[in-house]
Amino acid sequence: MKKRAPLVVANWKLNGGTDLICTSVASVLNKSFKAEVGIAPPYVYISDMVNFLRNSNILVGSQNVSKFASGAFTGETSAQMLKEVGCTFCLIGHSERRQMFLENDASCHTKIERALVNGLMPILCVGENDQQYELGLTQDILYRQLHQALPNLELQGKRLCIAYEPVWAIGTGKAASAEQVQEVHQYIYQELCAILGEEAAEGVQILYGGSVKKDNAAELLAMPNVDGLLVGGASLDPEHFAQICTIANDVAP
Ligand SMILES: O=C[C@H](O)COP(=O)(O)O
Repeated sequence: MKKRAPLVVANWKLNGGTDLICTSVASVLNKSFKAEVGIAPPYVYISDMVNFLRNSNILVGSQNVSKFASGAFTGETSAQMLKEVGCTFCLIGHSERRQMFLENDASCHTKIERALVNGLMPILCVGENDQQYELGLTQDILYRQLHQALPNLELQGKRLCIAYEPVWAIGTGKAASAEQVQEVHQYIYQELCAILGEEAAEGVQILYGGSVKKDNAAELLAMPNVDGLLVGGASLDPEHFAQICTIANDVAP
């Protein structure tokens, strides 16, 4: 049994459409989960999703947020806009954005500040790539990502999550083992204490992402420092996602 309800977040990435909104919602909507469930569809579907979910506890979020507040930034979407259309959280610094869209730790820091100021819960994604993993650099990479993205934040009364997503586990079917994840999450917690102080660090939920399926969700969630899951591919199958949410629900206090 966990001390607090786990958070399970679906990241649809560049997938899904109007049909998936209806079906994904149908599979989780009528269940009263004690676990928290969130869905991050592509931007264009956020309003529809919020509308579908208006009588439920399911959270809707975005997969990214602009580091700018407003102005001549074609293609960008601000934290204030996301809040206005009903988002409650946003992913920041997902490895796909770091790799393909050149996001860095400094931009993550700015985005986290924007999210917090506008009442969104940031979910900062961190994790090492295959080569870094092979070289035993996991802690060095996480140290840099956390220490550059998280200092000097105003967290009083706000929520912050970290998602540990080893790049080598994303979309590969090769999830990190529960023991590996626990060890890394313990390290992340230690660094959060150093950066934010112990009291604030206690309030930060640490999620795991990377080839999460219904078959490994229970063992991951059984780890003391695993506070939730960030689910990519498996969240596109509504029944599969609902089963993961049910597993999370079973360990909720
Ligand atoms: O945000 C989700 C992660 O990138 C995990 O994706 P995956 O579950 O398809 O491995």
